[in-house]
Amino acid sequence: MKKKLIEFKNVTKEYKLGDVSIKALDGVGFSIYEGEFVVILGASGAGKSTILNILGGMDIASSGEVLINENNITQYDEKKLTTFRAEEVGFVFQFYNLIPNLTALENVEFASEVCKDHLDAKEVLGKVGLDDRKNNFPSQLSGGEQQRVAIARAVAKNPLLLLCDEPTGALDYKTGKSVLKLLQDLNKETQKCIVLITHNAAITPIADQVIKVKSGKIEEVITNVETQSIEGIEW
Ligand SMILES: Nc1ncnc2c1ncn2[C@@H]1O[C@H](COP(=O)(O)OP(=O)(O)OP(=O)(O)O)[C@@H](O)[C@H]1O
Repeated sequence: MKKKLIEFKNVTKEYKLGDVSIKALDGVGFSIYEGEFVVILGASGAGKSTILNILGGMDIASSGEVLINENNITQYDEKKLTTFRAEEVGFVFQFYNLIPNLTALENVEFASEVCKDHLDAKEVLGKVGLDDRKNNFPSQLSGGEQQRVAIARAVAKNPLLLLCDEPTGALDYKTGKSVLKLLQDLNKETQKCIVLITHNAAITPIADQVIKVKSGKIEEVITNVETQSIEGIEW
């Protein structure tokens, strides 16, 4: 039996804009297990980023419970939440958010060395295929390479989970596919839980679980008994 790592219980998120309130999430519930590769799928505005931001402690649910290893993070104060974000979560965004005046290696070191169980930055850069580019600045790297640095930066923290918000959104087809392959390989090799947001329904066979979101609600959760390698999928 796989251990439950994450549980959303009846989570709502409401944004108040003057007199108007927007329900970004409306009674969302799902569970994620250790080692899983999870895809969150949905149209624009469905609530995908809101789920990921709450999961990563970047935003707080309006009601409901968010359990990570049985700890309810909705009860955390700002200090505990900051530690949770820093130590337990690796984020990968569509735009890589690297620090321009630091080299690839320095970007990875800067983010990870404050974490207590961090991995060796050089080794992780090697793992993402950038051994020979570690002394380059972000502007000297292609989009795909910059995203590899961002992935290395997240992985080197040795976090509990890796959260990826449209990580291939700014990349061409081939480069995007190689970034997905890297994430899939890292998941298989390290058994680190990955939660990835996408618009692209074609890639769902790579996931252990697919959480479909529609208008702030869970539309469907699909469990794939067998997953496919991204290399065999075309779109
Ligand atoms: N800070 C905010 N203030 C007000 N409304 C917000 C805020 N953040 C998100 N929303 C609203 O909440 C809903 C869900 O947004 P969210 O960003 O989670 O969607 P998404 O599925 O990630 O969309 P996309 O694929 O376009 O990024 C949308 O209607 C959005 O306009």
